Amino acid sequence: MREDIPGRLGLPLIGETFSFLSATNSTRGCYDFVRLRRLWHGRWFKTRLFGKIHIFIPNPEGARTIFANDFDLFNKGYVKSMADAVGKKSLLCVPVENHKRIRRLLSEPFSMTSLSAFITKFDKMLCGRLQKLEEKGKSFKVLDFSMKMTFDAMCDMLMSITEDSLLRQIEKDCTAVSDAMLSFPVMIPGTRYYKGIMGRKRLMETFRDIIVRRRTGEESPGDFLQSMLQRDSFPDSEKLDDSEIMDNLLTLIIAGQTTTAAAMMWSVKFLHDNRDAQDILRDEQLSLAKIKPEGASLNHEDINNMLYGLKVVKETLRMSNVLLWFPRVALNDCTIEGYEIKKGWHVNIDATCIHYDSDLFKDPLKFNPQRFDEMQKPYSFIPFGSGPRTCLGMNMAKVTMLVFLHRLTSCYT
Ligand code: HEM
Repeated sequence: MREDIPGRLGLPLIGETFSFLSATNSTRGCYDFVRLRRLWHGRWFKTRLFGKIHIFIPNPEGARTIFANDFDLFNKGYVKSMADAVGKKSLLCVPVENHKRIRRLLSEPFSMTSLSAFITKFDKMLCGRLQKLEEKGKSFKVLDFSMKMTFDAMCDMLMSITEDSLLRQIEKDCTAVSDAMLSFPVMIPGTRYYKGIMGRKRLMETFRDIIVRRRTGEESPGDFLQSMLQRDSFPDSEKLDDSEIMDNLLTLIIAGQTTTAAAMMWSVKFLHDNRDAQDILRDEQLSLAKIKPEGASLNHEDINNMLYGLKVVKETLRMSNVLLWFPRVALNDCTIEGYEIKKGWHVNIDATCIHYDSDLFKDPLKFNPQRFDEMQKPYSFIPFGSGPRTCLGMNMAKVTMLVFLHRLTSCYT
């Protein structure tokens, strides 16, 4: 057994919460809190936030221990506001026995082969919007553009919603739900929690109406929702009930929109700052464009041929760390890398620390897609997590980014 994990716990309830909140609400961002403590205490450190002891896990070995024992020794902590906002049947909140079944049933439409139709649809939508922007000739914020694009594309893929006013209402309500997920759960008008719960209510009504229309045969498009409803006559173990479908529709939108949009934005920033990588990417994408008939949309095969593009995507995900760390709670006393962890402690897999470790990634501050020519050490590249909770939408996120990079580099300089 190693010696105690260094760090400061401070007062029993408050601990270092104020320093954490101060970093979070400043331009430094919440990771600055972690960075400073690493400087003071070393790679492994403990702290107390909101009354709970937190350990930040800095290496692939520690990450492996947690991912490999997810649900057995560790689980996501139960957060009441999250379960109220996104729904108790959401993948993010259900207990292990339901998680397995729900995840299995949700997964198929997100497999690489099922995403073929999405690739072509997303490409058409993207080209149309880029063209409109070009015609206007005005500059625009990449993040605003990517947020709207990913949101609209996901609602189309999930439920075939394309009407702009409905999309904007759903987006507003999803943002309210997302804001409420980590808020203080009191139903007082004007609070983030209250707004989130009201937003959720409207969303559930909208989803319910769509499901009713599908069941009466008024509409039956080939989308994610339809693939879930086609299982209506299956045994219980092979289908999702309506509340499971609706909670997870909401979960998928919330888990997929900001993450993918942020990664798209970061890819633009990194390519802007690294002209060499941009040139190599452009050459690859232009040679792909050259062999396609004019005006043809991208397909699955094109995506498979974007070898350098995929490395750009990976390097963007390594450096941007869209999700900085992945939180879990220890369900029992245990050890990680020889350190003693007590039941109830929060252990955070620090993906940012791992992705910037110079022993794992040479020259980690340099944007170098070519580093992915070499195999990575297990659990050293974990932008989508690992184990039973690996990101469900990782293929969708990757193809979305590749289509975006293709149009950006082959149509614009
Ligand atoms: C670049 C974009 C994305 C990144 C970086 C990302 C990252 C992640 C990570 C790290 C996790 C695991 C968190 C943990 O272990 O605690 C996760 C889970 C999840 N992601 Fe993503 N994600 C992205 C896009 C998407 C998309 C597009 C969707 C869906 C359309 C999605 C749906 C989910 C869901 C449902 C989970 C929970 C899985 C479970 O608990 O079983 N994500 N994501």
